[in-house]
Amino acid sequence: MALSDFPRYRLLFGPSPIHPLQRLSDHLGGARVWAKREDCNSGLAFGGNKTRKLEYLVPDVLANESTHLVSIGGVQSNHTRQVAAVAAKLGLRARLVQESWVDWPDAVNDRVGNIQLSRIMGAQVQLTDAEFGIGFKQSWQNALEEIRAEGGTPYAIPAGASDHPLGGLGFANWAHEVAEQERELGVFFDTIVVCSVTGSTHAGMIAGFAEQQRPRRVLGIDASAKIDSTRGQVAKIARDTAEKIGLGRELREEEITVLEGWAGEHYGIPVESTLEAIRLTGRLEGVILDPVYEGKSMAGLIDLVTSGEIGPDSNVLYAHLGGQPALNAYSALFRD
Ligand SMILES: Cc1ncc(COP(=O)(O)O)c(CNC2(C(=O)O)CC2)c1O
Repeated sequence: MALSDFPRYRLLFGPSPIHPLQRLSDHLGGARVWAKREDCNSGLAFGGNKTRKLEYLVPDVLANESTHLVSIGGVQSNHTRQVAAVAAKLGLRARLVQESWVDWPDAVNDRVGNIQLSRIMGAQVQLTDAEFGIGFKQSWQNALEEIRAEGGTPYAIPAGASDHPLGGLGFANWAHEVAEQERELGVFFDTIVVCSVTGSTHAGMIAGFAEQQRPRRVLGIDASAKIDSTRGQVAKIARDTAEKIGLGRELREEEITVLEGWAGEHYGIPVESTLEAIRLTGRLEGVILDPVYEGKSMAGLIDLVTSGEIGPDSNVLYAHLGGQPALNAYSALFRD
């Protein structure tokens, strides 16, 4: 099968915009930096990377005559908020397991940000004490079983919609969308920079770009602070997705690159480089990044461009995947 053989339920406005970050590029004094804006990709509750992934899960949801979308994340999960929005759009129930993944006073504040939005959209939000982890969680399994026991038909969406057979397709399509936009813009992005946690955003890009003639680097910046787990997940999903879309060859090791150094000690806890990247991008471009994900991937981009690892002649495309609603739970960090 090819990617085009998989049904896609449209949740986006269209291709997400690509634009140059001129002032940031000038400030860094090296590569030309551009952004592709998944934070502006949909009218559903601020959109984001998961909305793009869910386009390929929804046909399966409908085919199963599901009554509930059931997913899991931290208290300030962007993913579960997007699941709530898609459930509302489809007229389905949303059951969201929100675990205490972040030991941060405000980040378990369940009255602001993503979890507030999920409640506004009618999701059933279940606060659960449990540590961060991108693997299987019993709390999520319990929620599925409870809904079945009540006579419902739950549709199981794992954390980040990543460890799901269709989880990589959304960003395989993103890679094809980039190629189309490059032709319109008359530019080639030799390097892509993307935040990686549960892995299927980065993995889908790897598989999608691998189908294209011109090679490019797709650099994942780890924000999980569990790099081995994220690297393993990216590699697994990239290979599964490549096979699913009929790549016809094995992915090479060098095509799967997840870099560490900007996640800090703990998922969800910003470090100084995160805050510096958020302020710099905000003050030079008016582009808002979050402290859990995009602030960390932009910190990585800044260092890679400044060090010359991404060369001065490069055109680098920064994948902005959303996440801004969580800022409300980190307000103490931005008093000045
Ligand atoms: C804004 C933003 N940027 C990057 C990522 C990382 O994407 P992947 O999980 O596909 O690697 C998330 C994920 N967020 C998760 C969530 O629960 O919100 C899945 C972890 C994200 O929300």
